[in-house]
Amino acid sequence: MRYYRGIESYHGEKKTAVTLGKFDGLHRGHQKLVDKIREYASDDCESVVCAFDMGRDSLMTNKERRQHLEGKVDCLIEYPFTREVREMEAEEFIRKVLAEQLHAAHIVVGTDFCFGHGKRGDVRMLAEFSEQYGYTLDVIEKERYRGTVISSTYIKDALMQGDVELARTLLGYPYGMSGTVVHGNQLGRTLGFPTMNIEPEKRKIMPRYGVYACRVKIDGKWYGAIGNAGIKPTVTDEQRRLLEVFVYGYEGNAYGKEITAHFCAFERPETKFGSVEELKEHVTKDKAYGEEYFRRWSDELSGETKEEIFPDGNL
Ligand SMILES: Cc1cc2nc3c(=O)[nH]c(=O)nc-3n(C[C@H](O)[C@H](O)[C@H](O)COP(=O)(O)O)c2cc1C
Ligand SMILES: Nc1ncnc2c1ncn2[C@@H]1O[C@H](COP(=O)(O)OP(=O)(O)OP(=O)(O)O)[C@@H](O)[C@H]1O
Repeated sequence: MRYYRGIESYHGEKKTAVTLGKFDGLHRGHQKLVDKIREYASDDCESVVCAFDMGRDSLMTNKERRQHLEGKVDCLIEYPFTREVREMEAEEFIRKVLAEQLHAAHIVVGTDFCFGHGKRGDVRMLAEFSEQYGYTLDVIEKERYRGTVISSTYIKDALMQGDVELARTLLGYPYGMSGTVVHGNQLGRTLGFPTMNIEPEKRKIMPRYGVYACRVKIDGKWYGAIGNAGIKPTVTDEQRRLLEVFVYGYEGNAYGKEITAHFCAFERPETKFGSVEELKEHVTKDKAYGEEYFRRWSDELSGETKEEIFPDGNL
């Protein structure tokens, strides 16, 4: 996959099948659009995802979006949503960006896609200009879950409630974060629960602050873990957001390693305890909750699903 930052840097010769939007999370609705442009891809037509970067807090870092699309589409263009883009007239966007810059032969969007100054551009306008500029238009019906339209906003709301299971269903993959293991205050070890700490990117959304059963990938291997997402108010006044995980069955030193954590289930909200002793008591219960969670999960799964979720047969 080729990657471009800014539409001006895209210099393709071929025709394209393009889909446009914010694509935050690349949820199950977005995936329908991506599947459609892939159907159009051929030797003389490349599939292009054009993702507006709104500069806001998001479900997905730009790096994660690249990783998700790698091997699936020919090009990803990250399009910073500057004042110039916001104020461009919709007709000009169709001519300059879609026709002249991208040589769009196929345009794929959802029913509510809108663009251009004052959001005047919509699917009706795209349809009106299709003959003039020689592209086909696919308007994809909104994917729903139990009657509700799937959207990035819906997923953010689920995460704010700690409902990582719903987020997983809407996304079609588990919500998680990656990062390099950094040092905390080195207190965990003395408290009897050494943790790996990762700091999310500034704009990356953390789920509701609290304790979660997690799966963690270290050196290519998956482990079960119990983790706290938040600011650990019991021991510090800093507002530094961290995900701290206690990983079952991991003995090595992970400092400096790049790890990935997936949130599996919410146990309880993060709490400011009156003492470190009280915190310790709760973490002991949390550890037991996590162990039980993975034991149950592992027992319930079988065959291929188990292989997929626990590739190394490891909790
Ligand atoms: C399972 C688990 C649950 C936690 N729950 C809380 C909590 O509710 N409140 C809190 O202030 N810190 C919580 N923490 C964070 C601990 O305060 C932190 O891990 C400990 O102080 C060690 O921090 P350090 O790595 O900076 O030394 C939790 C940590 C874990 C692993
Ligand atoms: N549930 C869905 N099913 C099919 N297409 C969708 C769905 N949600 C969004 N789309 C389409 O995907 C493209 C990108 O959508 P975009 O990310 O801008 O919206 P969104 O997911 O609804 O997010 P937000 O909640 O921030 O508005 C647009 O063309 C949009 O119409």
